[in-house]
Amino acid sequence: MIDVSGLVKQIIDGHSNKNILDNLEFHLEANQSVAISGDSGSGKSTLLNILAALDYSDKGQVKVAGLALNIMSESQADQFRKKHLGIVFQQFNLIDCLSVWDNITFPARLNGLPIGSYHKDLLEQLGLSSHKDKLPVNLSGGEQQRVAIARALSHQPSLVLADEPTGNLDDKNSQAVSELLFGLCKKLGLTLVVVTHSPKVAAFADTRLLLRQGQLHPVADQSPYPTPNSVSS
Ligand SMILES: Nc1ncnc2c1ncn2[C@@H]1O[C@H](COP(=O)(O)OP(=O)(O)OP(=O)(O)O)[C@@H](O)[C@H]1O
Repeated sequence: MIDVSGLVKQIIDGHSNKNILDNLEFHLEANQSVAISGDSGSGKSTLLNILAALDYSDKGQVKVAGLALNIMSESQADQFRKKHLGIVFQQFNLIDCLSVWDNITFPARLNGLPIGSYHKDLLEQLGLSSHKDKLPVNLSGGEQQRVAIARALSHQPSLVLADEPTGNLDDKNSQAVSELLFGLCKKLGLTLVVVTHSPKVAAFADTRLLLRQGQLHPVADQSPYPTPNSVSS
């Protein structure tokens, strides 16, 4: 599903260029989930933006669902995002003037897909049925993030990307939202990449990786999840 090899992304650091992603390799099979952690500024959001075709690599190959993102035009990138991607943001990013139902069904409508039992099931599984006609402003943070998850799954995308999806939630809501996000993606056969600082959230993933010095490093499943700064170089 994801095949990234030799990925280099440079940023301007003072008067010189710096490789924030440096010959990064990342391979993920379909229906698998991965949690990526790392120090602040290590490049996690940059990597997610490249996987979302919102940013471009300077070198290397980035393939998602068999499509080479690094050679796409702007309009091909738009089409790729519309059809293949579901994105969950830390700040929820719901459309304020649309009801919960209209927010959730929006990506499916954009793709010309039928609206029906799949979306009603999503509402129910996310515990949102009684909030269907409400505006986002009338929901709690945890409820808004559950709407954002339903919206990300609305068009059955190939890949779901989540950037700190529980960053604005308390512990209880963070656990509930993580369980739903990872559980639903597994059930629906979707591939999931989550950037998180939280070891508790990362524990839901099939694989845990640490981004350090521009590359991804595996975190052994049996070991306690390390804080980013506890990994020696
Ligand atoms: N367009 C850009 N131009 C120059 N520097 C950038 C650009 N985008 C990001 N950076 C820098 O690249 C580095 C990585 O940023 P990024 O947001 O990917 O880190 P992060 O790991 O997601 O951090 P955090 O955990 O704090 O969100 C940072 O030093 C940031 O300032």
